[in-house]
Amino acid sequence: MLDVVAVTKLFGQKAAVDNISFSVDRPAFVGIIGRSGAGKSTFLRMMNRLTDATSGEIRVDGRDVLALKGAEARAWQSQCAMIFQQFNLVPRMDVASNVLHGILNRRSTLQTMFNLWPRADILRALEILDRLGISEQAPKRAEALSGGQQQRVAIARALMQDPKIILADEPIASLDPMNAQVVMDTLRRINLEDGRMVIANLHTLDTARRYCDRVIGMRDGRIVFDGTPDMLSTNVAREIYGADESFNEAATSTSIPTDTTADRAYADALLS
Ligand SMILES: Nc1ncnc2c1ncn2[C@@H]1O[C@H](COP(=O)(O)OP(=O)(O)OP(=O)(O)O)[C@@H](O)[C@H]1O
Repeated sequence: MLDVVAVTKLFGQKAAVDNISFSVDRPAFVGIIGRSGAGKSTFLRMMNRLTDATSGEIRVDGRDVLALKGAEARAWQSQCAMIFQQFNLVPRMDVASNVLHGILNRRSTLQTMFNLWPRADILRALEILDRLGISEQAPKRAEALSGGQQQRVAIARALMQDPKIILADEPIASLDPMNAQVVMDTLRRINLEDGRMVIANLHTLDTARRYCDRVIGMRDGRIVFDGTPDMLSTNVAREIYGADESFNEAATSTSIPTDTTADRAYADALLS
């Protein structure tokens, strides 16, 4: 399904991503962990064609997506939707329009200028918002929502593209633990129910252990761990994060408090 073959990205003399290879043979939930500067974002950006690779291939169902040009590269970008730490919504625009912007590249400039969308697209956007438990937010400006709700809008926008793969670059790094859980539960649900592969850069070990089928550890641009979450011992984590004996897992953890808010109920409903 996905074959990453000897992919390298140089910035000047420095290899941000250094000859990495791995394969994923099913629509798994893959977590990439590693300390700041390990090359995680650069890898996702190459996969989504936001950054060109220096060398290597990323084959999806046998086709090297790094070699695609022009319209084909743009078509690929819509098949591997990306979500970001800072949500990247249009703050003053309503939630439904933000979701519809997932298919902006399929619209003419005139249609976009006048915010004209076919009824079927509007209904689909509302259906997706409903699925993610935020349909009542549809008319509100994106900036009026909590961080967790905004990230769910960003996921809805990604789903509007009907992507094969969702790339998530530190999707919960700006969220409090409860919202982080709701967002991770949402991504996991989409992965399991829709069979869409998710590749997420994660900054906390406990999140990687809890949600991923497979964890890839990067350090200085290289893969230093590739395995299942149960193989992620403290010693392995120490190797990935490059920490000494004083390495403390708590420094890379998010604790999830128990409470009874609507978001918590939503998270429980998702997993039941
Ligand atoms: N546009 C750029 N120009 C020069 N160097 C860059 C550029 N983008 C990234 N780098 C460098 O490449 C290396 C990998 O950065 P990258 O952002 O991929 O790491 P990361 O693991 O995602 O870290 P973080 O979690 O902090 O985002 C870093 O040393 C970074 O400084």
